Amino acid sequence: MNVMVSPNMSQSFDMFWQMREHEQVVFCHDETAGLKAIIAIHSTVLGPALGGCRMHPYATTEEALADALRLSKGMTYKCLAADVDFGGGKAVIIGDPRKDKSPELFRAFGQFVESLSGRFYTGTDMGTTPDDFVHALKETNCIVGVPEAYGGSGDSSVPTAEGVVYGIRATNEVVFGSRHLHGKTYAVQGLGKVGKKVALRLLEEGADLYVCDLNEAAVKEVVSYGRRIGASVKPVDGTDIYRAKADVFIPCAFGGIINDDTVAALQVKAVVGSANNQLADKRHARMLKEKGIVYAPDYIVNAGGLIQVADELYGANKERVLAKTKAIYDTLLAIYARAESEGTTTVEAADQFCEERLEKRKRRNHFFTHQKRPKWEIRR
Ligand SMILES: NC(=O)C1=CN([C@@H]2O[C@H](COP(=O)(O)OP(=O)(O)OC[C@H]3O[C@@H](n4cnc5c(N)ncnc54)[C@H](O)[C@@H]3O)[C@@H](O)[C@H]2O)C=CC1
Ligand SMILES: O=C(O)CCC(=O)C(=O)O
Repeated sequence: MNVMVSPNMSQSFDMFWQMREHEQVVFCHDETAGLKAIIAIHSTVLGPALGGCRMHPYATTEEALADALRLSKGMTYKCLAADVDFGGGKAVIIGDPRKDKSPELFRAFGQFVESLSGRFYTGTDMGTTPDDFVHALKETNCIVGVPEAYGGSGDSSVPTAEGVVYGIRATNEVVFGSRHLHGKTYAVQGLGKVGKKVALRLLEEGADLYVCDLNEAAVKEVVSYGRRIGASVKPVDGTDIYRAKADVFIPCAFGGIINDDTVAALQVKAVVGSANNQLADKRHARMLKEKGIVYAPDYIVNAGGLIQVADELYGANKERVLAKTKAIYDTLLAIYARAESEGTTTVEAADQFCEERLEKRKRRNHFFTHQKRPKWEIRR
């Protein structure tokens, strides 16, 4: 996940080259609050940028920047695929979510979000929770997914997990000839906000699991739930999850986990999960295809949270969110069919589908500024 060196400036760091595909990158620093964050806005062609905020102890600023750039670009594609009128943005806070959180930190972050005057809306991602953003909400209205008691639409990982389950159903239909979840073994990496919900749901449907997480309490909870309902849940350590003898691998932790080593190790027939940016490189989609493993493009499958928080800005409606999340099933089937008929990878098929949509939209709009009132009701 290194920031690349500009070909024209081989020794120096050229920020404009790093962000050549992006509209705007904001570095946020508040020494008193201990905040170091980066907000990346990839595109506002569709509308104001929308994307969660990740908190992670990045080893270097370059690593944090690379993550913000990649995640925000992914959000543009996710918005296109889910057909919501928002653009791609994402924020990263450099820090350890177990040690470095404070109300002041999130308030300072909220001030920076406010300074963008409606060009960027944000909420949770890996390492952050809806409660964290209650503090940020004191500084800006451009926050989504806070608990309903605070006027938000609540935990967006609920529809994200729901969408992943629809993605698994569509994939099972293509790979195993039936959309059912039961009678199969799934290997779930990451039992956080999304992964745990997916794991528990699969158990309820009659599946068996391999699971792994650095958080032992989360592993214990899923194991004991499995025991209670008579399902098999086998905890495995770190990289053993890639070798698990399962039918489907479900990555729900960090990105870059589909790489040269793991493609060689995987024994599953399909990969379907919530983690953003699962492929270390696009060529890994081709490697999976050549190995006969069906890959569900991450941004198609994990759009449930985005659908909820986009909906919140129109005035949240749970039924509408559920209906739009359910559509992930059909969208994914359409992507599989397109890849099959065009002989491409599923990632190429998904990207082409989104890029065609973007070209059409660009004819009407180039980028969003707050001067132009959007056609929906933003909470102000
Ligand atoms: N929360 C949401 O609604 C959405 C989340 N995503 C993506 O899904 C993934 C998971 O997100 P959340 O569940 O919200 O994050 P989370 O922070 O709640 O959970 C992540 C889990 O992964 C575990 N983990 C970290 N490193 C690990 C490792 N090396 N091996 C095994 N487990 C490890 C953590 O201990 C934690 O339990 C992230 O990539 C996120 O960007 C994508 C769309 C929406
Ligand atoms: O799930 C959310 O709260 C926002 C959407 C997002 O950041 C994502 O899909 O990665």
